[in-house]
Amino acid sequence: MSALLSISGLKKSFGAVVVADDTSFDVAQGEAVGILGPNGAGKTSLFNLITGALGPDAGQIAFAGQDISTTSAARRCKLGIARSFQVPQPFGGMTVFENALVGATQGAGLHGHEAEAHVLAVLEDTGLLPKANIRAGALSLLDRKRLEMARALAAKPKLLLLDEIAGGLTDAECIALIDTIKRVHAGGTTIIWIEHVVHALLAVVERLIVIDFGKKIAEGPPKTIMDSPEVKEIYLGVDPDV
Ligand SMILES: Nc1ncnc2c1ncn2[C@@H]1O[C@H](COP(=O)(O)OP(=O)(O)OP(=O)(O)O)[C@@H](O)[C@H]1O
Repeated sequence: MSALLSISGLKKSFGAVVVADDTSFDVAQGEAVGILGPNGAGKTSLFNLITGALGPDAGQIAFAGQDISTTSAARRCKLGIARSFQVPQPFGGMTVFENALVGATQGAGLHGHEAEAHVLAVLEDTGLLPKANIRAGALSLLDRKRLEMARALAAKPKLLLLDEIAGGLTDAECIALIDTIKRVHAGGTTIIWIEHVVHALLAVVERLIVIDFGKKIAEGPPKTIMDSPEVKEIYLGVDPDV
């Protein structure tokens, strides 16, 4: 499979805080990759760099073979990169339908009936159709998380970035969400998923990347990575010598 996203030598610091330390990795078309790392490791900053909310100090980001390192965030969205936010950020005064319509019109460039039909299909896929006319500000946490995903999917992304979408959910809600993400992935969308709820991540992803202090410290098949003493020590706080 060819790389949809290719990151090479990416560097970013905020003063003394290094959030990307010469980071390089590829994500293949159709792949689902999980990102693990302790709090403050630089995971969300990586998404901000990929989406263009942050500019890198050095390094390149290529998407579908095109260098997008200096491309605006709006343009990257139109090229097919969409994200969910760790803390849901719906347009609270707008309905669920209207929120997703923003993704369809601004991201996918759809209009009129075509945009509306696409939004309805996305709301059905994400389990939000019965709540289409509810004000987004009145949704439960699960539904706000679903709406984050729906708005991103409405933009018809080639690459979907999910930022801790399973956090704070009950077990049953988490299972429902995993199901939705699996369906999105099975539909061909490439996914990069940052998640602390490891069992949810492992139910979906084919590869894991572990980040610590902005540095990629491990990358590989989920089982190999989760069994690695270095990862256990850094991520799970387990001393390999004990
Ligand atoms: N715009 C910014 N200005 C200054 N420091 C920032 C900025 N954005 C992030 N940081 C700092 O960079 C570090 C990495 O933050 P980031 O949110 O990327 O980590 P994370 O791995 O996503 O953490 P978590 O798992 O807690 O969400 C943190 O110390 C954070 O305070």
